[in-house]
Amino acid sequence: MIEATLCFPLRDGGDAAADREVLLIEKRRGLGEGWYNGPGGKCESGETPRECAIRETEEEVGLEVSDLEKAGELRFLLDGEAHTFCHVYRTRSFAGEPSVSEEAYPEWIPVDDVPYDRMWDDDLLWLPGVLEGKTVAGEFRFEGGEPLDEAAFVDHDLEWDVSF
Ligand SMILES: Nc1nc2c([nH]c(=O)n2[C@H]2C[C@H](O)[C@@H](COP(=O)(O)OP(=O)(O)OP(=O)(O)O)O2)c(=O)[nH]1
Repeated sequence: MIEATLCFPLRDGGDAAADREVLLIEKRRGLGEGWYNGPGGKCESGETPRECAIRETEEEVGLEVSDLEKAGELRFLLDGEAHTFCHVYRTRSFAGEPSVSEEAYPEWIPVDDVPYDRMWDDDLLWLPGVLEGKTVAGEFRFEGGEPLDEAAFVDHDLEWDVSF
């Protein structure tokens, strides 16, 4: 099973709470290519998920994130078998300016305008809550064989307010 991470940096975009923004990437290659997501990727051996999220965010968008808050654990099953376990973080602490890399076009996007129609099908179920500050554990079942991003999302279970 693949162990992976996602990181969602947040900032105030204006005066109102409604103006909050999240740093998303448009993924330029690999799994989920062409879709929006948070920075993140697969954990390397010997690396904690938190270290992975920090490294991937630096590699993909050049942002040095810190004080990561664990927001979710997502289990993706493909054809009944465990495929990916993804640790989700959010943070308001970062240094630097996002920059384009070979893997990602970064973009600050108002939390109310997240383009769920250009993301993984399951994201609409858990990402709004994560961006509101909730914690979540989810299982998402896909069918149709590899690669995961071409399989069909069939059903899910979600639990909110989980302690990590
Ligand atoms: N938002 C969201 N992210 C997902 C879902 N499923 C899933 O694997 N991911 C994430 C976990 C990882 O952060 C990312 C896939 O890992 P990756 O970016 O390293 O994959 P890749 O094939 O590009 O690998 P690499 O070439 O960079 O090594 O996609 C999903 O349903 N929603």
